[in-house]
Amino acid sequence: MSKTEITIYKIGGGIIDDAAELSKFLQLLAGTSGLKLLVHGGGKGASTMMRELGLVPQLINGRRVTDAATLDIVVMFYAGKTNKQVVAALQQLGVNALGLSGADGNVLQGTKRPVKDIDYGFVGDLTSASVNAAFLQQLLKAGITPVLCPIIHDGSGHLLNTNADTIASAVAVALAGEFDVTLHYCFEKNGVLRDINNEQSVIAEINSDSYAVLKQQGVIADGMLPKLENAFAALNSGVRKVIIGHALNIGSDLHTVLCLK
Ligand SMILES: Nc1ncnc2c1ncn2[C@@H]1O[C@H](COP(=O)(O)OP(=O)(O)O)[C@@H](O)[C@H]1O
Ligand SMILES: CC(=O)N[C@@H](CCC(=O)OP(=O)(O)O)C(=O)O
Repeated sequence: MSKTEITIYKIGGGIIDDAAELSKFLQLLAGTSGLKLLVHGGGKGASTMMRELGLVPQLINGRRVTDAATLDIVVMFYAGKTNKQVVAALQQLGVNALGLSGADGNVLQGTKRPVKDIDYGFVGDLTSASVNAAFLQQLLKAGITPVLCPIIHDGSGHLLNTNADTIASAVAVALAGEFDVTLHYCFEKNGVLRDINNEQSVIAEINSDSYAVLKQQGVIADGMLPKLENAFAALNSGVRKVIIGHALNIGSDLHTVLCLK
């Protein structure tokens, strides 16, 4: 028997931060058929809020150094304001969404990143084994669309900040046993671009060999590096398809598709 299809969408700060774009994306999402799950970030907005509160955001390799004051802010911003606004907008659109941090329903339990060269503070690492797939399946089967924010817990009463791309990849892998999973990274560009200043230069397909070449050429940089690492990790662990494209192009063919070979 073939597996039921599910699409896991991930939206980042570039879209979350723009009320008009976010509203258009959520309308498109509400119009898609089949099972879906949404993971959101919001890193850009969290940095803005930190600056407003007199704190200096620090990101290393795309990961936020999260001290105690920063953790308070990101919990309020991701698990509070952002998550609840997205859920309210989906409810208005007729989607029965349920907003969750990793602590809710023990959906995502990870471990604090060990201090090596860099001390990231209250940042959590997780794998697909950290995901409570059985609970997510129950929600999905009950017709609920889970909306996950990038805050997880460690099982000992502590909250941890985790990159939203990593959460999307881990959730996609965890659900791949039960479902036929497509992982769709949505952001503010048309896909992985050959020329970052040219939205028409979308690379239609990237495999692990061409990825290595593009990386070496410097075509892929910054936040796109961890995104592609997470994407290939998902493909290597049973996720059927990974798409990277503009949040307002879901359902169209303008995007980058990743494949193993
Ligand atoms: N070749 C590329 N094509 C598209 N974006 C790229 C590329 N190389 C680097 N980037 C950068 O990666 C960013 C996306 O990563 P990130 O900021 O982490 O997104 P998000 O917040 O949506 O997860 C883009 O905004 C862009 O600046
Ligand atoms: C540890 C860590 O880096 N967490 C991220 C979580 C938000 C995120 O990933 O947001 P985008 O998807 O919008 O980038 C952060 O605080 O920036």
